[in-house]
Amino acid sequence: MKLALTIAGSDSGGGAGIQADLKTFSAHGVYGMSVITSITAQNTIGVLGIEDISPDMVYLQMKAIFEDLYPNAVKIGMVSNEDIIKMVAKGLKDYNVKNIVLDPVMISKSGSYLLKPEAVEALKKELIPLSLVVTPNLMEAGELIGKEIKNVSDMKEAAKKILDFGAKTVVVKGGHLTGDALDVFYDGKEFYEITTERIDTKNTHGTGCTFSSAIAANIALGYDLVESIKRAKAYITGAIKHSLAIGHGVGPTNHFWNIEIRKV
Ligand SMILES: Nc1ncnc2c1ncn2[C@@H]1O[C@H](COP(=O)(O)OP(=O)(O)O)[C@@H](O)[C@H]1O
Ligand SMILES: Cc1ncc(COP(=O)(O)OP(=O)(O)O)c(N)n1
Repeated sequence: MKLALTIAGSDSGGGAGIQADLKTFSAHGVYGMSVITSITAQNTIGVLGIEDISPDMVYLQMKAIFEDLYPNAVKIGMVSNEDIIKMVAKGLKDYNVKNIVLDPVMISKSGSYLLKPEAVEALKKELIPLSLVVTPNLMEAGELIGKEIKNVSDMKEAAKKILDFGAKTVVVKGGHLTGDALDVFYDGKEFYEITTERIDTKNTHGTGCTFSSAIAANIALGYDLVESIKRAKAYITGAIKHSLAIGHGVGPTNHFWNIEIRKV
């Protein structure tokens, strides 16, 4: 059994955050573990409240995992504030953790801040240099480089700049562009455009979390990075195609679309 860890916030509605990540790991047949950084009271409509976990408790969760259940890959999502970011970086360095997929979560689709704006610099300085791959969406890439991203050429420029912050590779996600669902992958040498059809649905809650944890799951399974990204893209596309019209707002993706469950 391969093991994967998510370091992220809890989404009580189950569509994003820790819950999406653990479902994604399970859908890949990977044993999932979690370090919870923050608890959000959230549903398909919005975020009602956020309570951060203390940095010491974040570290203790990491210690508990790394001293017993060492992960083959790690996904990082919502890290909320500068003190948590510093503690997460310390834990990853203390235990020499590799294969880190960083989704630099900043604002939910419903418009709530999941990262304090003043913590963006800490994210750049502390976590990006530890990452095998960073997966910003258009807005997050724009915040990281201080420029609005409007098209594929801007996405490529952003990927280059984010690599300069110390990431080994970058995927800039184009889910919020029009036209095909095109993501740009940059490994420091070549650009790859990874494209699928755009699926016409409003139910896209948790797409970024699900995509990044699918990359981590595939890395844990032993696929190389490019193959892991391609497989994650196919997985998120299926999860959006079969997304769930539940709740009264933006419904979640279907994490188990590729698993046949029969009623007997
Ligand atoms: N309507 C859609 N149809 C197909 N793929 C999509 C759609 N929306 C997003 N994606 C894909 O889902 C993944 C997550 O992207 P995105 O939604 O931009 O992330 P985030 O949730 O962080 O904003 C990317 O691979 C993106 O291309
Ligand atoms: C607890 C928590 N973490 C992350 C997110 C953002 O997830 P994302 O996949 O980007 O999905 P949307 O919020 O954009 O639908 C979240 N909402 N909650």
